[in-house]
Amino acid sequence: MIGRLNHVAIAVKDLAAATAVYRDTLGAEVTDPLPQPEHGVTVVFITLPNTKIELLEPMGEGSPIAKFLEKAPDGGIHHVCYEVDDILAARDRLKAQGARVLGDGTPKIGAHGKPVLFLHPKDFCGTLVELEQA
Ligand SMILES: CC[C@H](C(=O)O)C(=O)SCCNC(=O)CCNC(=O)[C@H](O)C(C)(C)COP(=O)(O)OP(=O)(O)OC[C@H]1O[C@@H](n2cnc3c(N)ncnc32)[C@H](O)[C@@H]1OP(=O)(O)O
Ligand SMILES: [Co+2]
Repeated sequence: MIGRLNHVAIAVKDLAAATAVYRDTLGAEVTDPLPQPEHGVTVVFITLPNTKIELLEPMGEGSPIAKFLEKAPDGGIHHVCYEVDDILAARDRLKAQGARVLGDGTPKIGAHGKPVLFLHPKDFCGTLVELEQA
């Protein structure tokens, strides 16, 4: 079912500072900040030869990453995103296996303009999993 690793996401309190670390200290190619109000985050993507890093900063009230950052003020790996060929078929198969799909199960459009879903970390080795339609 899961295919390519699309990105690894790191939640941070200060997006500009984290972007500078990747751009200046690690010499990586970074995007401009991309506000994602429907997801409650602002993101920056770091393009690597074989995948991406997604830096996430909370945006607005009730950001889904706020609590994560309360527990990890320095930031940390927040989720991994795998590509799937058919996100609705993947969702239905996962639900049939008893996995928890977050939200009402309707994919939202993610930062790449593709449908995305999230799976509960408690069902996936303590790791928040994002699925993105390839
Ligand atoms: C623009 C889209 C972009 C893209 O790539 O396209 C994105 O990636 S948007 C990313 C931000 N959006 C989301 O993360 C949406 C899905 N996330 C959620 O719905 C919540 O974050 C949730 C339900 C995973 C966690 O909710 P909350 O932070 O309120 O904490 P809880 O106390 O409810 O957590 C329950 C339980 O899970 C543990 N937990 C929480 N977050 C993570 C995590 N990132 N990785 C691993 N484990 C996590 C938390 O510690 C709790 O465990 P417990 O043992 O009960 O303490
Ligand atoms: Co993501």
